[in-house]
Amino acid sequence: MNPSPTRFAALTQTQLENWVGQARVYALTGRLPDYIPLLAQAEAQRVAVAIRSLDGHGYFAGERDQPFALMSVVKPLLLLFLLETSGWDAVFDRVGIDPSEQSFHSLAQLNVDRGFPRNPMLNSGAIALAAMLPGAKGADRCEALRVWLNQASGSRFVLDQAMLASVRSLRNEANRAIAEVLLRAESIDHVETALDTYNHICCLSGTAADLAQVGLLLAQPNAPTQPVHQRAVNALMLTCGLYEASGRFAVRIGLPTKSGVSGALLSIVPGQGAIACYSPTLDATGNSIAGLFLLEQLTQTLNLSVFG
Ligand SMILES: NC(=O)CC[C@H](N)C(=O)O
Repeated sequence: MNPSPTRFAALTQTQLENWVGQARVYALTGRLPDYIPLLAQAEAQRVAVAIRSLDGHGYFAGERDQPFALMSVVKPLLLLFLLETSGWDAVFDRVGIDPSEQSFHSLAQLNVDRGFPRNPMLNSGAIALAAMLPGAKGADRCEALRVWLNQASGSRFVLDQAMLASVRSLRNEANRAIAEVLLRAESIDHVETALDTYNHICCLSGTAADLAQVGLLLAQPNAPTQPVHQRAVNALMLTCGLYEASGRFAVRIGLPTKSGVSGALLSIVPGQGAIACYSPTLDATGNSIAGLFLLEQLTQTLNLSVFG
């Protein structure tokens, strides 16, 4: 059976390359994060975009072989894995489903919520969920997630050891304070292991093609993942994936989207495919400037919004 063409079929290579060219200019208006030394050294004008469509096509432009760490883009993937392996109740006993107006590493939000993370797209939620991964140590737990992601999707994520060393080289007081509140609320049972696991999974790394590929787990009706889990992850990406800017981009882009502080961005186009962008400079919220620009061009031109 030949799957019917998707909305991406209208895309031309010239169009995609033109947008990447414009995106490189926008990238200069953003800032590199300064709290992870290797991310601070990234080349500001690197831009990559990869699209995988459900009819089996791939569309690529920019530095397609450039690997990058997923950072917070791992959060929806962690959530999907745990929903599939531990089940709905175990996951949502540990983390909420409501959006937050606070930044991704907000301790104030966690304190207001008495140690119950508001959603899985915040650091607090992901640190609490990372503690559910099977295995004794951060490295084993990360490996369990990595192997599952690669087997389920055919992507080829690896652990970026240099990035992990860089993450560890500066103490992240915000994440540590979050983990201590989680410990007191009995959401995690060990601060060091939970942080170490979280740091490991943030350093899973791949190309834009790998990221788009894994996105198909959330886009296709007969993926190896359960539709009810896909729906939950997509809804949380739409409402919480771009942190406090999520509402605005739900209107402007209209796709479940998750960003990471490395400049990674993943958007799901349910029933059509997945889009991955990479460009390391960020806006004030911590979202990739050029990545969001590319997504806006794609969604508006190809009419990709889930809201029609
Ligand atoms: N927004 C992000 O990508 C956050 C991930 C990063 N490792 C941190 O904890 O700060």
